[in-house]
Amino acid sequence: MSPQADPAPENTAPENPAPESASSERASLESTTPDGGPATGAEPTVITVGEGRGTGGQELGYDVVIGNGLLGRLPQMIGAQAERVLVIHPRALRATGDVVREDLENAGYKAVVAEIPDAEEGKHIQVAAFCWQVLGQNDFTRSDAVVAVGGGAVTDVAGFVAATWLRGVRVVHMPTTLLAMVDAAVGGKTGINTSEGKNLVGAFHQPAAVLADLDTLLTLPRNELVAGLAEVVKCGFIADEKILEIIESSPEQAQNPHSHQLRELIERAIRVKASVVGQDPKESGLRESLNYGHTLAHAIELAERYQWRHGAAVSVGMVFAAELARSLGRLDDATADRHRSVLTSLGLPVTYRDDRWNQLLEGIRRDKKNRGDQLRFVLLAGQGQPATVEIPDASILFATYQEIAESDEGTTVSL
Ligand SMILES: NC(=O)c1ccc[n+]([C@@H]2O[C@H](COP(=O)([O-])OP(=O)(O)OC[C@H]3O[C@@H](n4cnc5c(N)ncnc54)[C@H](O)[C@@H]3O)[C@@H](O)[C@H]2O)c1
Ligand SMILES: O=C(O)C(=O)C[C@@H](O)[C@H](O)[C@H](O)COP(=O)(O)O
Ligand SMILES: [Zn+2]
Repeated sequence: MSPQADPAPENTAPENPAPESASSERASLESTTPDGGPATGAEPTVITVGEGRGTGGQELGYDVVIGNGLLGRLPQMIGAQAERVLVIHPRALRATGDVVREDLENAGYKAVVAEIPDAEEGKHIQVAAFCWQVLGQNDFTRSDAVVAVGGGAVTDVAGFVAATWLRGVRVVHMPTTLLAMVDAAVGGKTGINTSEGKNLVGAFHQPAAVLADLDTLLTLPRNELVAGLAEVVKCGFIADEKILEIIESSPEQAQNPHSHQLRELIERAIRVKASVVGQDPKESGLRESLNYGHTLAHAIELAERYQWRHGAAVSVGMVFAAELARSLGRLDDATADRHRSVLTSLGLPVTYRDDRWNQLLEGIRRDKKNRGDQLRFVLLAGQGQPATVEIPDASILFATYQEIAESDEGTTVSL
């Protein structure tokens, strides 16, 4: 992957997978009901993350707006101080990116587009460098802004670009996957991968606003929607049991982008995330709970060269964490078993191949929660009771791996 050096006339970083058809994607911008008619649509929901004012008097909070047909609201979220806006999107979302650019142009902004490689390919230092080049060549100043249109990979890298350009410019996230809506776009964690691991370089940089247009979920492949549900389930186990109950009462409706159940799940998960990051934006303690399941998950993603969906890896990671907590005598059997049942009901994986332990342990040792040689995991002491726990001896991790290891490779499949 080597992004194109000359950004004009259209800034495209090469080596993307084939784009989606523009027609199917444009359809995602039109509000529809389950039977295809125009959406009457519930009112948008606004969840504010953080509040109060900083020492310079600046507003600290920002809004996450959730609803249908929201793309047109973008200009008002960017603010009048910006003249130029960089829209960063993957090639697969070119049609949506075009609509966003046109809206911004019509609202009087100079809109520049940077098209980046899809998914984890986009979370690369060369992609960030390509975006910095586009910003530089178009004279972006501190009052200008970046807009991310895409899944979590795009919000992560675009957020990182915004955090680092001139040491920080405004970024507005327009998440187009379930996972990005409920998790990646909210809370200001930005980052890119290195050869050694996932998200090893990054910065905390809160967005100015998040626009979660539920219509974009209509074109999302089912496996991507299900992957996003893993982070929703995470919020269920660490904080909001009602999330688990909604899924248990109808795993099918939880996966239906038209259902009121999915909308409720989205709003509940965002409220969990907003509450945690509002209290601990830079992960000095409480925020580590949002990393539940992620220690093993990131190791799996690296071992799989990012061919597993992040949410699928988080699913296995949560089962591993539940088994670890059970073997340490911290977690009751019912809550541990509930992990497998809820995740399986959604078609998420709960096992991993049995021949990768050394590689996984290497990844686990690079986890950001560790302190020196001390391995630390987020574990539950019960439903809704996460805590970060020091692991006394890595041998317990290997023993726990046996609980999720699957010798028949054919049954250990990602989404
Ligand atoms: N910063 C955070 O707090 C945070 C939280 C969770 C996850 N993440 C990161 O997010 C990433 C995963 O995000 P993701 O699951 O959204 O994956 P992704 O960004 O890789 O997107 C998944 C796929 O869906 C496609 N897509 C996106 N929107 C679409 C739409 N509306 N219709 C059709 N296709 C669409 C994309 O092109 C891509 O191929 C990981 O890198 C993970 O580390 C970050
Ligand atoms: O917001 C957080 O904090 C999280 O940990 C949310 C996670 O779902 C997300 O995958 C995050 O990117 C992981 O962060 P990292 O610090 O482990 O890289
Ligand atoms: Zn995650």
